[in-house]
Amino acid sequence: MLDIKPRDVQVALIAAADTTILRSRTWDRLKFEVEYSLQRGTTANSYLIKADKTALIDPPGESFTETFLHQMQESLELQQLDYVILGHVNPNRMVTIKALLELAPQVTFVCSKPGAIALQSALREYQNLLKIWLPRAEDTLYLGNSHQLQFISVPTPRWPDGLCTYDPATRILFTDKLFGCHVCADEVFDDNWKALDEDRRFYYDCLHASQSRQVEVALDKLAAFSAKMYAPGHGSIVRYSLSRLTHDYRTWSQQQKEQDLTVALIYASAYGNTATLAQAIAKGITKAGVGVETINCEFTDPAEIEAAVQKCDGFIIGSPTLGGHMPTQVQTALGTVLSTAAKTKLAGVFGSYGWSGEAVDEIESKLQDAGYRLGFDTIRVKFKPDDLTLQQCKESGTDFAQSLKKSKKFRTPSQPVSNSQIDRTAQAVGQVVGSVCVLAAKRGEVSSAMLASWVTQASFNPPGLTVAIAKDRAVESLTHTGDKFVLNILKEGMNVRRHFLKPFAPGEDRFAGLDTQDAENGCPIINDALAYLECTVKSRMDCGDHWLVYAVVDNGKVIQSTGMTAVHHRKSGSHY
Ligand SMILES: Cc1cc2nc3c(=O)[nH]c(=O)nc-3n(C[C@H](O)[C@H](O)[C@H](O)COP(=O)(O)O)c2cc1C
Repeated sequence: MLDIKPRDVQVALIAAADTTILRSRTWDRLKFEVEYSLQRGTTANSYLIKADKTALIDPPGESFTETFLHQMQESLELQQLDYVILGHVNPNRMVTIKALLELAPQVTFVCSKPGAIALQSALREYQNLLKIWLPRAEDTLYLGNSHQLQFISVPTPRWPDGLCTYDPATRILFTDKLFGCHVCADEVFDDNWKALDEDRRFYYDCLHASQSRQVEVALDKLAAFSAKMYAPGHGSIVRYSLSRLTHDYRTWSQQQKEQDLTVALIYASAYGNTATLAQAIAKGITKAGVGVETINCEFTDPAEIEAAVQKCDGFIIGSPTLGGHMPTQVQTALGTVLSTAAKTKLAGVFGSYGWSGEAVDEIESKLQDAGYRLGFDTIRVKFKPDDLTLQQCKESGTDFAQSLKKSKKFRTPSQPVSNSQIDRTAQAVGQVVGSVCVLAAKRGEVSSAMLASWVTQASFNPPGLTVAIAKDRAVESLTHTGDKFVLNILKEGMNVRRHFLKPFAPGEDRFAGLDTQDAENGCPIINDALAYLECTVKSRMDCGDHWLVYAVVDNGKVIQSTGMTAVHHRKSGSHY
């Protein structure tokens, strides 16, 4: 059993004597959402500004209600709390908000207009108490002592009610879902920001790559403020790497815009479950080098949906089932799709349901009746997904992207040299050989494997090796820094290679039918292999269409004393 520290709320002053962070910390995985899958824990950051008036920014979700309110009461008489500012309103936060209202009925909530609608509908029983203030662009909120708060609306498909807050007194920009990462640690600030690179990129890829157009608009708006710190909703405060991270967000968003193929991912989600599936599917698509335009049809007008559907190369529709049907907005969007999208466009369907799931069936049959081809088997998930379902969603997204690339005969941009020169160069690169291995990885319940021959020893001390892993491989998501894997080195003439050459369905067990045993690190050893190495990932380097993973060998064994290592000889360096 791993010794995991208990959840707590860490409190620290972050500016002058009146701005405090309350970090609701969890050291283990908080939720089954794709952005938490690296399992480094997280912090739900709330902020308290105490001047003549007092404001709390972003109370945490229900996993922390009790500990958080207890901690708040240590810092403040709750009857003195004047404002609760909400960067976004979600169902998960409502338990804490209701408990706060019981203790501090005098508070005024500050949020965006879509946030207010969500708040009013979730707090019907507090209708008589509820005070909400909706700041317009030019409005400020004066708390005293130079804290003249400004508000910036930053709507995105996932958080249509997004609101950032700027405090000129401290030059802190409270950025909620922007510039965060899911890592739990004692450090409040990003002193060691280099070590956060991988997690920040992962967080962006999971949450923002599929809404990069709106993120760019948000970045433009935020650039008008001369912030010296970003105070995000998760992870450490961005103090030392502010310009670097802003630049990274610009670059990553630009990269999304430059993709040759795009998928319109159209969905609605009343309670967040379908949105969670959408996020995992989007991650699977973007990691395969295809862009995603996410459309939350509850907040998008039909003309915009029509334009996106016309422009896209494929579309995917997601819906919950409510009262035996899809929500009206999905119905309208489906009508737009059916009347707009060329029949040659690849389609996909997914959704969360409770017991009957009519919405997903209806969307699927309407698309099929209209003659659309589906890029993956329709995904139906009862209530919340688990980790295996999320993996299946990611792999379905990747399959969808790969089908699109194939059907569009997608080519990498031509190089400024003649075809014969390319052929000669590719032939030469093809003379590089590597051992044929099966890389088998497991994290929690999720395992995967792939055939790997771009493998080489990289260091004596510590004993280390590198493996190049294509970005669209399923196993890629299990080979982040800190992950464990087993490298099974195959023997010449054995059939294991053939087993791994066949295509696998999303989420399919890669080891079914093979003779395996668990290594000490929990990953599968293939008993027919010549030898195996148990490894821990130390770092990974972005190399165009591959990740180059450097791992340290923790231990290993030769299983068969006779036989030769299988070697992969190729005619060309332009494919495996
Ligand atoms: C008011 C209401 C009505 C529902 N009606 C149905 C239904 O008719 N059939 C069904 O399979 N699930 C039904 N459900 C369950 C939802 O489909 C399920 O909670 C799903 O996870 C919601 O997805 P979402 O979080 O994306 O909104 C209903 C849920 C609620 C709250």
